[in-house]
Amino acid sequence: METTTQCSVLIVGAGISGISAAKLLAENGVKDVVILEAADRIGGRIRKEEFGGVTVELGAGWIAGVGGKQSNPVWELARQSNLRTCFSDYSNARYNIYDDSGKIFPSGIASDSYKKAVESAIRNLRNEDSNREADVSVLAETPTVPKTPIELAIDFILHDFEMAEVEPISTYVEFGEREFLVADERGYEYLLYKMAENFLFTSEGKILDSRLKLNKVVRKLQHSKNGVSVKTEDGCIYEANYIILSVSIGVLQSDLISFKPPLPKWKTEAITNCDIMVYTKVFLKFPHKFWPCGPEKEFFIFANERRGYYTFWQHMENAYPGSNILVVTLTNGESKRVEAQSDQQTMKEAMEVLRKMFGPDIPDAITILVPRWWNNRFQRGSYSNYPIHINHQLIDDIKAPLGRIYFTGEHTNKKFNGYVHGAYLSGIETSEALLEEMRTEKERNGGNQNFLVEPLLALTESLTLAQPDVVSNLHKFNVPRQLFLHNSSKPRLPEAIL
Ligand SMILES: Cc1cc2nc3c(=O)[nH]c(=O)nc-3n(C[C@H](O)[C@H](O)[C@H](O)COP(=O)(O)OP(=O)(O)OC[C@H]3O[C@@H](n4cnc5c(N)ncnc54)[C@H](O)[C@@H]3O)c2cc1C
Repeated sequence: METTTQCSVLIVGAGISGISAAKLLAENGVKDVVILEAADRIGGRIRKEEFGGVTVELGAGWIAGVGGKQSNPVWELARQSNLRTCFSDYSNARYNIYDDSGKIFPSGIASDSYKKAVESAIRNLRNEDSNREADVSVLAETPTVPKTPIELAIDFILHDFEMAEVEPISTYVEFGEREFLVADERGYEYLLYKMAENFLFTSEGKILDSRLKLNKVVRKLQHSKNGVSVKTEDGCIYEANYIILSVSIGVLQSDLISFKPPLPKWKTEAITNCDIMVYTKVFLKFPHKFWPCGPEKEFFIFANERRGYYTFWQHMENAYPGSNILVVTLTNGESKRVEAQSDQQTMKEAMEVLRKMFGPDIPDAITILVPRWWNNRFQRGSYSNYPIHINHQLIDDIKAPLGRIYFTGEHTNKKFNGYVHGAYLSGIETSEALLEEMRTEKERNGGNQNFLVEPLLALTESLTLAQPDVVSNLHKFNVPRQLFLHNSSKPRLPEAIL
């Protein structure tokens, strides 16, 4: 049977952006917020699991950007919660590159290949720059194409793994170059529970507040100038004045949520043009360790003629001594391939690679854990991956509100997309923009915050919207969009509005 719930603001998704958005609204007097989360837990792409006797992070693992002139807000949250973290030193990974016969490449060869790859990537960027500026005279040298196993491995590390930057990345420029791995049995997600505690009723670490609704998969979203209404997979209807959509760019690209009226072309084009990175950490537990530990040995690389084939490895002895766990990172095509096959097959492939590096006598893994971010219909990938030379209009369009629909999440953060802090800050920014709009609406209505002035249209299959002022007819440079985009990126707390 259908039930209808009304509230002031609906938030779809209880990842870090949804939770930070809800917290800011609550702090500003908007208490009747309902959060609809498709999964049976909060956290989204921040997700821990027990594996081999310790807590591992299937999604975000690092707090990236620490130690700079400005403090990373997620690092601050971690400090306040005494989250256990451990410094990751990638700088020597390039000296732990194994070939097919288990030999480590001499440091000279490794650093030469590394230098060559960086120079080639820089040339590539320059060429792209001059192509854009139509300055053909600058197209001097063509970038070299990686061919040998070591070149392919280094190319993979440079481009698919976040350990080396060819171009300055805002995260590292603003917050610092250090990265800390979260190694806490409460998980990275503990930060979200701490945040939720501020505005939702919790007891013994569990959120018991009826404003958080788990297992609610939003499938239909109807919007008009008067309000929004959504229908979940289990047939419930939620109506609100505004909605914040924090689902990933992968979900927006999929057909999980249908919009009535449909999203306008400028919005769907922007959503379609955003690339998604699939990034998979495969965990393997062993009866004992057989890999080198000690300083500068945490990360090691396998050089193979197949790019990205079980290339980047990390042992977990620094995070959890005695855990005997290895993690191998796969991306994009390799991630999708591995997601589609059995875990036994993946273990077999990983063991073959490990035996090439460490010899035939190493023990078999006891167990394996393969997260499937690509096939998860509530994610459809790991994070947005905008090109370095991003067309800023693209991200502005993805983020721009559409009437009463506000978009948030890591993919809407111009500076810090892809990161936990990007998602966290985007939730704050989105709620600031919405609070501003709610204040303006209240002024327009002579001090009344009209709540659902007209009953919203029921979400039934037969329904068609024939209103002349449906939201998709709005020009994209509408008022809320301007408000949103001109907002300062610095979090600030507007005065209470309700
Ligand atoms: C494997 C991996 C490794 C990563 N590593 C790092 C790292 O080391 N450091 C770092 O800073 N970042 C990392 N990231 C990125 C980081 O995890 C994300 O940027 C961030 O967590 C995104 O938060 P979000 O709130 O934008 O989205 P999400 O966390 O995806 O939240 C969106 C929520 O919406 C829900 N949802 C989706 N569809 C619906 C629907 N129809 N109805 C209701 N609910 C719905 C989802 O279940 C989800 O809970 C990693 C991500 C992955 C996957």
